[in-house]
Amino acid sequence: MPVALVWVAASAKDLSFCELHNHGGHLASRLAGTNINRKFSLARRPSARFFAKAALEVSSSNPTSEKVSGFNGFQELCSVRTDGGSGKPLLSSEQKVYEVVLKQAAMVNREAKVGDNGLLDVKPDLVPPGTLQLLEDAYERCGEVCAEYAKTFYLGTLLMTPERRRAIWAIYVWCRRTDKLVDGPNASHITPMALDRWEQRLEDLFNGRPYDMLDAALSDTVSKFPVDIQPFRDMIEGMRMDLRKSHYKNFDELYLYCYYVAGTVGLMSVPIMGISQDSHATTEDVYSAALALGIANQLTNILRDVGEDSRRGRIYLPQDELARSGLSDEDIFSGKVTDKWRSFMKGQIRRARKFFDEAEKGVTELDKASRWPVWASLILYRQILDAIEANDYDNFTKRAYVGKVKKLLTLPVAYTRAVIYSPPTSKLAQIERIY
Ligand SMILES: CC(C)=CCC/C(C)=C/CC/C(C)=C/CC/C(C)=C/[C@@H]1[C@@H](COP(=O)(O)OP(=O)(O)O)[C@]1(C)CC/C=C(\C)CC/C=C(\C)CCC=C(C)C
Repeated sequence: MPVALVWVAASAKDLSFCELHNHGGHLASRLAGTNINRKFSLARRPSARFFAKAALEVSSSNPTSEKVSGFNGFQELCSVRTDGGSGKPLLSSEQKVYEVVLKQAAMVNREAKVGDNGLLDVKPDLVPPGTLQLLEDAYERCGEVCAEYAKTFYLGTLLMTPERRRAIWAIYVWCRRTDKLVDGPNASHITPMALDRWEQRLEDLFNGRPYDMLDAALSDTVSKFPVDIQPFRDMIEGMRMDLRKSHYKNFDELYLYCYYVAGTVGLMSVPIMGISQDSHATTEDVYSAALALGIANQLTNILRDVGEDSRRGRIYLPQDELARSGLSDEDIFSGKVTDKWRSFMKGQIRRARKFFDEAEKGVTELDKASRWPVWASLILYRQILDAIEANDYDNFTKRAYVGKVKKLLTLPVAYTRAVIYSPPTSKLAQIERIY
């Protein structure tokens, strides 16, 4: 597989995929260009000019695949495939998902109004008289569900303002119910038709016609915060994917799955958590970081649960990467920790950590009151990767977990980060821009 290394010196705004090479078409170049800008603005590069090292990996397979590696060693920035015949670009999952991020960011920019206190204006209650108490009860029930099934996360939400807290509870409950359709006690009875009905219910609640009290809480939330329906629809799509697929050919396929089931949670949460008024990051930067946190969490979840999933006949690991490491499904079903497995796992853990690194840049940009819980959940989930290493990569028979003491210690660490890592003041940002 020939690999051409290209060094590019250009200003961030000028750099587009077309300048790297001229295949792939206009849309691909536009996406690659915005993606590159996005990463640099988030990293707050002090200079507008930079040297970018791009590795073009040109595969001769059909559809042809041309990859540009990330500048900071993060995931491939883009993987543009062209269908051999027409030369039309086939977008990678990352590019398709980034389109969703851009739309979400544009929508929240259009709809969000910032109040005098710097927080998003929460729209007033418009519920018919006499039903306000029912709504209160609905939110309270969401809080109870959250407290029962996600204790640490529930504690984190207690640090948020009351409006945000209950909105996150409502979203949590909907996500959990959706997940439980394919991963709960009735999972074997779930058909694509049942998911279609669940999606119709979702449309109804977004149109102010909730089906039950838990839906009513979410219906109220989406009427008050600039939350879009797309990530919710996409999560249901992830459940459909889970019904029809038990294997993932490559990381591109797995990335899409991770977006559907977890990246979507990040996109749903940002409009509630709010972006700090002092933030100089673009809205898409923050959404990209939220997406990265969802992907990182899901990849970690997958690595933790390899044994459990394989016993259900599921392997959520990229088949091509397994093959390159000399591993097959049989090796996973037999559950032996070999050197090949250790080395494969090291690569998977490294990738998950890069997504966490990417996410970290965005937590700082969130509204002050939301940073602590997000830091806490990020640090806790990230520690599961350390626990897999501590188990000598035996994720077949051992479940990696973070003990109570470590969990408790995480809270002050998260708090300190939330306080210390805040967006730079305008002055600092100006200085950064000059140098
Ligand atoms: C404060 C905070 C973390 C808010 C998110 C709250 C929320 C709405 C959570 C919903 C979680 C849920 C039930 C998702 C359904 C699909 C699913 C099961 C995904 C997996 C979660 C872990 O679940 P599981 O129960 O299997 O795990 P354990 O066995 O208990 O370990 C996932 C792995 C994904 C969860 C994804 C997130 C929580 C996304 C986080 C991103 C943000 C909150 C955005 C933060 C913003 C920036 C800018 C970084």
